[in-house]
Amino acid sequence: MTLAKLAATVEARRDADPEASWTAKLLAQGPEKCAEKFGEEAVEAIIEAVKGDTARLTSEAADVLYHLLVMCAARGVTLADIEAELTARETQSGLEEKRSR
Ligand SMILES: N=c1c2ncn([C@@H]3O[C@H](COP(=O)(O)OP(=O)(O)OP(=O)(O)O)[C@@H](O)[C@H]3O)c2ncn1[C@@H]1O[C@H](COP(=O)(O)O)[C@@H](O)[C@H]1O
Repeated sequence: MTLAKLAATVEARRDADPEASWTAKLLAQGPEKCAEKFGEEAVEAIIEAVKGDTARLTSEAADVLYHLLVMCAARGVTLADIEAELTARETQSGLEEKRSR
């Protein structure tokens, strides 16, 4: 499953039945709820990263990516928007960017 395919699924679920789709259920509860859920999943991934369980970290990282897409979708931010932002940063190293602030 690519991120592009997952983002398309999230978008397609926007008008789905909240009883039949977790994505639809989350989106129906609004951007704040989506953000809260993303935060929970991020913390779970942090815990696994600190513990060093790579299988559980992989699983939690997948949850984080999915919930990031849902949170962004709730505010109308698409994967294409995020990719455009990453592309704009492509020629500048992170250290260079920090020095220029
Ligand atoms: N990638 C995911 C995905 N990752 C996590 N989740 C759901 O996110 C929910 C997280 O809820 P909880 O925090 O209660 O679960 P949890 O973190 O396991 O909770 P604890 O056991 O830790 O307390 C669970 O219901 C997971 O199934 C996901 N739900 C959907 N997707 C993708 O989205 C597609 C569409 O899903 P629906 O919208 O449900 O049709 C699916 O086909 C998948 O590709």
